[in-house]
Amino acid sequence: MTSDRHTASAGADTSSAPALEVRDLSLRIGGAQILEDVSFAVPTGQIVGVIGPNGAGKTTLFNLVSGVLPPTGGQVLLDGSDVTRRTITQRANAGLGRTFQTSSLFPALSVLENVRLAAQVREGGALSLISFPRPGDAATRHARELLGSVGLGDRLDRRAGDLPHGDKRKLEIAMLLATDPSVVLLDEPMAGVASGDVPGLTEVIRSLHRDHACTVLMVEHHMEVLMGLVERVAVLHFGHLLAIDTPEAVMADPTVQSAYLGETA
Ligand SMILES: Nc1ncnc2c1ncn2[C@@H]1O[C@H](COP(=O)(O)OP(=O)(O)OP(=O)(O)O)[C@@H](O)[C@H]1O
Repeated sequence: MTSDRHTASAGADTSSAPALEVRDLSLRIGGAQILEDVSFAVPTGQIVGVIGPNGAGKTTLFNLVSGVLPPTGGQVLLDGSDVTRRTITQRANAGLGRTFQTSSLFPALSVLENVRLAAQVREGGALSLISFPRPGDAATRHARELLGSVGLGDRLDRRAGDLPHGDKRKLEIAMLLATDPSVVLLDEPMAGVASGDVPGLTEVIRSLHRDHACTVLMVEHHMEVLMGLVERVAVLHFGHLLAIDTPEAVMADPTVQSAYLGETA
């Protein structure tokens, strides 16, 4: 844990605070209310899903939580500490990690180099390739361990751009883990992944929570995967939080069924 993380929680009563909380989070762009008064908490150690029809505001929610966009109202709290005015980097240093809908890896570099770079940046090093490879150093050893834990231990020298989608997603998760996050936002991790690779990737996501003590908030359209992974599901609809409950309760909620599940049937 870095000094930044200690700083993030300094002055706040963090004893029982959820790992992540949004309060009345809102974004208005011009005349359009993209997100309005969205409030929910993700307790430490839980996996919470976010669903909603296209355009419901899921990516916008992630952009506000991670600091890509400033909200026009409301707050984002990490471990009870208000980070609403913090930059993306400050939030990352406070333990927030994120994957994107589109791939964010370096396609021309090897699998190992990608994770090694992420670990190097986390340690405050320069984003330099000149030092590759350094098989014995701590960052390389850590990168190898992480790649083993996501099932890519036998593909260290493969060019990242040549990996199938499922392995690219595992690589992105290993890169995320190299930054030592406590809260991770996963934006549609199953997008484009072949059906045969879904169970393996699901297990890697489960391990984020089980083996790496991460609290997870994930947007996912693959309902079967989501319902098998998460403890609670938040439903967004036209920028509003329609419901947040257990997967079973959400599936059974008539309002949710007509607003979302009915549309996909
Ligand atoms: N910069 C912007 N300016 C204007 N409208 C925007 C902007 N960004 C997003 N929107 C609108 O806000 C709404 C929410 O978009 P968002 O991408 O958050 O939805 P989403 O739930 O992630 O959708 P999808 O499932 O298709 O990814 C959409 O109607 C979108 O067109």
